[in-house]
Amino acid sequence: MAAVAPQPHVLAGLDRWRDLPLTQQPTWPDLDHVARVTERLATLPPLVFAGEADVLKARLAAAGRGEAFLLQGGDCAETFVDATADNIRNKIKTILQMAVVLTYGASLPVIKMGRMAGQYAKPRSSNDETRGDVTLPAYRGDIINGHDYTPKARIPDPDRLLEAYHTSASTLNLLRAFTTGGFADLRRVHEWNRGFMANPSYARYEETAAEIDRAIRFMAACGADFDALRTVEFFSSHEALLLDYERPLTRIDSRTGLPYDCSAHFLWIGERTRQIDGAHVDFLSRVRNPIGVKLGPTTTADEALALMDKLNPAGEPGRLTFITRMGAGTIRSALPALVEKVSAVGSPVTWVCDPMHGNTITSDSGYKTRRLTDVLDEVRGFFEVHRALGTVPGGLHIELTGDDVTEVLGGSEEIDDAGLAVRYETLVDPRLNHQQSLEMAFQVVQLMRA
Ligand SMILES: O=C[C@H](O)[C@H](O)COP(=O)(O)O
Ligand SMILES: C=C(OP(=O)(O)O)C(=O)O
Repeated sequence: MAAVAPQPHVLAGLDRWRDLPLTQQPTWPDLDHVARVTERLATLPPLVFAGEADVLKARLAAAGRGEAFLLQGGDCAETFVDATADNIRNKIKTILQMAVVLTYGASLPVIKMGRMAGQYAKPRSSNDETRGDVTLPAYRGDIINGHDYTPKARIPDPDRLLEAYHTSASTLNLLRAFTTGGFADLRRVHEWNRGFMANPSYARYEETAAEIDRAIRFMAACGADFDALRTVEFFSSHEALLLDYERPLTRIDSRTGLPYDCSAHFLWIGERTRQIDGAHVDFLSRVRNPIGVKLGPTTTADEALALMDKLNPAGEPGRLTFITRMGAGTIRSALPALVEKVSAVGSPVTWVCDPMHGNTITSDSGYKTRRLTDVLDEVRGFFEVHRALGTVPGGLHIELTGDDVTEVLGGSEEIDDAGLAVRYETLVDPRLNHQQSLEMAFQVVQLMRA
């Protein structure tokens, strides 16, 4: 079949963002260097296929109708050095375990999506970081600069875009191998638990796994064919923050002549870059992937409606996900009006809860952290609001790792302020560790069942 050529105005539109207010970008020291790198990126193969993004769109449409549930999780900020087999495996095992708990507990298909294979750019509250009497540019993610507190490391380096591309490609390669090569086979449900520290959630997971095992053996004895269990769908996602990276990875789909941002299946616009007349909203309005927008506690209904209009004018199901991140203390008062006004328009939106970003605090000892109780309370509030309004709580967006880090307070291991120091490894925001992630999944099942 011959490739469908793009309309000239479609191509021209992809660069319209360059004329619009563009926030949260690095100050590149050498623009020629950036141009050389982006030209090179534009010649490299896409990381995902547009058809996969279409499949995800259909899955997210189902989540918007209450026929599936999105589980989106991964690091706050992926780093190049941590893109190792062990880290990737632990993260995917954690997501698979959570998905099993949710699927089994709530009898609903779970869409599995990593904040993985591209989550390298971070918006920051401040352009600079000061330690003592030294001020340097803030760390903006491995795709831009280094975390080491030296003037050299903090200078934005365009070659990092290429490293981000290659690290995303190798991460995605392993993700695809794990999820299609037999590792994610539901019949290995027990094995995903191996290697993790024994704890109450771990034991509870073993019980669920044993029940699933029994059910599978029963069905197998009845002659059921389990080939479908061998593979799972797994999607990649990241914040589409650095447009110098997203633009060259945007490609024309030969089947339709339409542009897709092929750096990931799903891209989202952050709370700090969702200005209706800004570059990020314009750019993502022009690609055909399913996309998300983070909505913080100050979002007005008018802003949400304008975003719907601009990002999903045709009302395509699954195209637009609103990821609310209000904070546990605010969600019950701020979310209802938003949901009511958005729902009144009738255009489909998938509602997802990010219970992390509205609940960040600084501990007495100075760590940036969150309390698991606040995180869980925001999820509870999210379900309460949607249940009260008759709308659909469509999924969860969380920062997690498969490792036994100590970054979030609480949980059955009762991590306290002093305990944060034991293994605090995140470079930006605190993540749930393996057992806190499982604990959350068990709690969410109760909410989904209710
Ligand atoms: O992950 C989210 C943001 O990048 C982060 O919360 C901003 O953090 P900062 O306030 O430390 O800059
Ligand atoms: C920065 C993030 O979130 P938000 O835009 O909601 O602050 C994030 O999810 O990494």
